[in-house]
Amino acid sequence: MTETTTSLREIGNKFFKEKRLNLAIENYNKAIEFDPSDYQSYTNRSLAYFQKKEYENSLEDSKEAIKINPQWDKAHYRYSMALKQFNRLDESLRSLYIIYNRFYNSTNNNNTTTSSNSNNIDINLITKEIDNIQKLLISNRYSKDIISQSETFSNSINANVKVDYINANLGKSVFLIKDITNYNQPLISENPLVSNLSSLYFDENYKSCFHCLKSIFVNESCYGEKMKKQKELFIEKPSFTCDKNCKFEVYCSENCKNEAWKQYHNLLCPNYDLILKLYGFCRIKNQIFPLVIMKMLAIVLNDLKNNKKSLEDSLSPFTSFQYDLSDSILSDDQLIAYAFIIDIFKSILKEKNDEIIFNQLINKERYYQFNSILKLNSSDVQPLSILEELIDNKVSKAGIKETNIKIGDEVIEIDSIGEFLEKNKLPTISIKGVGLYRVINSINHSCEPNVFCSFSKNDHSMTIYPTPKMQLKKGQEINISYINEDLPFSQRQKLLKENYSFNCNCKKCKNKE
Ligand SMILES: C[S@@+](CC[C@H](N)C(=O)[O-])C[C@H]1O[C@@H](n2cnc3c(N)ncnc32)[C@H](O)[C@@H]1O
Repeated sequence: MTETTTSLREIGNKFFKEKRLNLAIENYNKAIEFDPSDYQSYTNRSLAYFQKKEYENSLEDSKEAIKINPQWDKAHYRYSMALKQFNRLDESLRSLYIIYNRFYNSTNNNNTTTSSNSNNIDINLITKEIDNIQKLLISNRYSKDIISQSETFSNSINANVKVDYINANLGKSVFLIKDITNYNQPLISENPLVSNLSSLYFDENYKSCFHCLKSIFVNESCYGEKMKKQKELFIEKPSFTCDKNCKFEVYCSENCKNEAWKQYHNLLCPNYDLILKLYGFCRIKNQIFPLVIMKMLAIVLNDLKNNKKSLEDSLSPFTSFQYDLSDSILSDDQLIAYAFIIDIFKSILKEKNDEIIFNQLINKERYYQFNSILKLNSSDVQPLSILEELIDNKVSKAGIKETNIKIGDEVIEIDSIGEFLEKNKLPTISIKGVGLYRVINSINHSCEPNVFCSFSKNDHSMTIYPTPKMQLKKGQEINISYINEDLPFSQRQKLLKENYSFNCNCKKCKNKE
C-alpha cells in the first residue's frame, strides 16, 4: 500500500467524519485508483454509500473488500448490513457469523477475553445484530401459522411446540407451548422436507417407495436360512411405477407418486439417463448426500419457477438450518458426484433464459452449503422392515387371549418378539435413508435428553415423544440426544465435535460423567 493511498484514504475519512459524503467518496475513489488492492478504502467507501442509501454500491464495495482480504471483519460487517437492506437475511446472518466465529476462535486460542478483535469490530454489536436478524428470521419462518400450513413440502406438524432463537452460540431450538402430562402424547409429528434412500438399496434385492422410503419388497436372499421358508415375507406389495419418462421410480401409493412428481420428479424424470449415472456412482461409492442434494435443488427450482419467488425465499426452508461453509471438506468422490449434478441441471435448465437461474442456484458454494446442512442437521430414517411390519400387523390383529403369532410355519411368542427380532436382525433387511425435518432437526442436543424420536411404522415421518419420568413444562426447551448418550464423556464429546461441530456443555458433560 502506497503512502499516497493511505493519505488519500485518511482525507476521505476526515470528510466522512464531517458527513461530507461525496467528498469522502471522491477521495476513496482516488485511493483505489492508486492502489486497487486497498480493501480499507473499499470498506470505507461501502459505508459512505450506505449512508447515502446507495445500497447496491455499498454491497459491491464490501464484496470487493472481502475478495481482496477475507480476514477483514469490517468488510464482512458492511457486506452483512448491505445484504440486510435487500432482505437477504440468511446471507447477512452468515457474514455476521464469520466475524463471530473468528472472534471466539481467536479468543479461545489466545485465551483472552477482549471485546474487540484485531479488526476493531465490537463483538457486542455483532452479537446484537445476530440476535436481531435471527429473531426476524424465526418470526418469518416458524410462526405457528406457517408451520401448520400444508406447504409445498407437505409437512404436517402437531404444534405442541414452537421454534425459537436462543443465542448466537446455540442458535435456534424447540420449546414446549404447553405442560405435558401424558407421556404417550406425541409432541411433534413431521414429514421431512426431503428424504432419500441410501443408494445401497438400489438393487434387484430391494424395492422401496422412492418418495416415502417404505419397503415394498425384499428378496429372500437378504434373509437367513430359517426365514427364507416364510413365504409371506416375500409377497410383493402393490407398487406404482412412474409412467412418464423414467419408468424406473416406484412408489407405494398413488399419493406418493403424485407428491414426488409435484415436488421434484417432474424436473428429474425427463433427465433420467443422467440421474441413473449419479445413482450408479453413489451406489458404488456408498454416498447418499449427493442424491438428497439433487432433490433439494429440484425442490427449490420448482418453487422458484412455479411460485415466482426470490431465490432467497425458495432456498429458505433449507437455509434456515445451520451450516458451516468453512467446515465442508469434500472428498474427491463428493466432487465427482457434484459434476454429475451439474450435468443433470444443465440438462434441466437448457433454455437460454435459464442461464441466470443456473448460475445462481447450481454452483459449488451451494453444493458445499447443502452438504453442510445435511451433515449438521439430517436424521437417519429407517422405516419398518417387511418382517417388522408383518409382525406388527399380526400382533394388532391377534385377540387378547392369543399369546403367539405365526409367520409361515414359524410360531413366535408375542412376549418375546423383541428377542426374536434381535435374533433375526440382519443388516440387509432394514432399509435406511436420510431425511431433513424442518422442526425436529431444529432440536438441540443434550446427553440427558427429555424427548426421543420414533420413526413412523410405515414411512419417513418422524414423531417426538417425551422421555418417561422427565418433567416437561410449558416454555421448556426440548432436547434430543444426537448420539448414544450412554457412551463415556470423552467419546461423546469427540463424536459431537466431529459430526456436529460443537462442544457439549450439558450438566452431564460439565460433571464429566
Ligand atoms: C440439528 S441442529 C440444531 C438446531 C440449531 N441450533 C439451529 O440453530 O439450527 C445442530 C446444530 O445445533 C447446534 N447445537 C445443537 N445442540 C447443541 C448444544 N448442546 N450445544 C451447542 N450447540 C448445539 C450445533 O451447531 C449443531 O451443529
